[in-house]
Amino acid sequence: MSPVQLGEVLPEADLIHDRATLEAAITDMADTIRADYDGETAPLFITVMHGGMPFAAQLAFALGERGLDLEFDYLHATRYRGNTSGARLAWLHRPATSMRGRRVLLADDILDEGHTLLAIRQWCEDQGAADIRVAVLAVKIHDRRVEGIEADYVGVEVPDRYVFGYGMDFQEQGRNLPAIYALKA
Ligand SMILES: O=P(O)(O)OC[C@H]1O[C@H](OP(=O)(O)OP(=O)(O)O)[C@H](O)[C@@H]1O
Ligand SMILES: Nc1nc2[nH]cnc2c(=O)[nH]1
Repeated sequence: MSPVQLGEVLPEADLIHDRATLEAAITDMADTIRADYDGETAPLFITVMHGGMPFAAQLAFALGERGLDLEFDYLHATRYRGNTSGARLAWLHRPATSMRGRRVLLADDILDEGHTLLAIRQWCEDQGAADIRVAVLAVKIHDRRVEGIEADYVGVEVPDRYVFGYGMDFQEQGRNLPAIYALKA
C-alpha cells in the first residue's frame, strides 16, 4: 500500500506553532542554557537524530552567538520509525565521543511518553557522563509520561495529538516544514 502523502494531510492539519514562535522559544532557551553553563568547558552537545536536527542546529548557533562553545556528536535512537505510535526502541547509531566525566547536553525535538529520552539518558549515565541535561523543542501535554525523565529546557508545549514539522515527521515526510502542525484530530 502506498504511504499517505504529506500533501493530503497538511491542508487539514492545524498549525500549532509558527516559525517565529519557535525561533523565539529557541532564543529564550539559549539565554537560559548560556547562563547555566557559564564558565564551563565546552559541553558535549548530542543531537538526537533525525527529529532533533533542525532544533539542535538552531540552538547550537544561538549558543555560539552567546559565547558558549560546544563539542558536537550525535546519536540515533528511534521507536516510531515513521509510524504515529511508538514501539520498541532501536539504536541506529551511538556517539563515538567518550562521555566519561563530561557535561552532556542532549537536544531532541519532542518529549512525548519519554521512553526514548529515558533510555538515552540512562545510556549516557552508563557511559560515565558527569552531568546530563535534556533540551527539547516541544513537550507534549498528557499524563502518560514514564517516570524518571523530564526536560531541563523546553521550547514550547504541544497538545496530545500527533505533531509534525520542524524536524518531526509524518511518515518520514514533512521534517523540513518550518512550523509545527498537528494531524487533524
Ligand atoms: O517520548 P517518546 O514517546 O519516546 O517519543 C519521543 C521520540 O520520538 C521521536 O523519535 P522517533 O522515534 O520518531 O525517531 P526519529 O527522530 O528518527 O523520527 C522524537 O525524536 C523523540 O526522540
Ligand atoms: N513526528 C512525531 N514524532 C513523535 N515522537 C513522539 N511523539 C511524536 C509526535 O507527536 N510526532
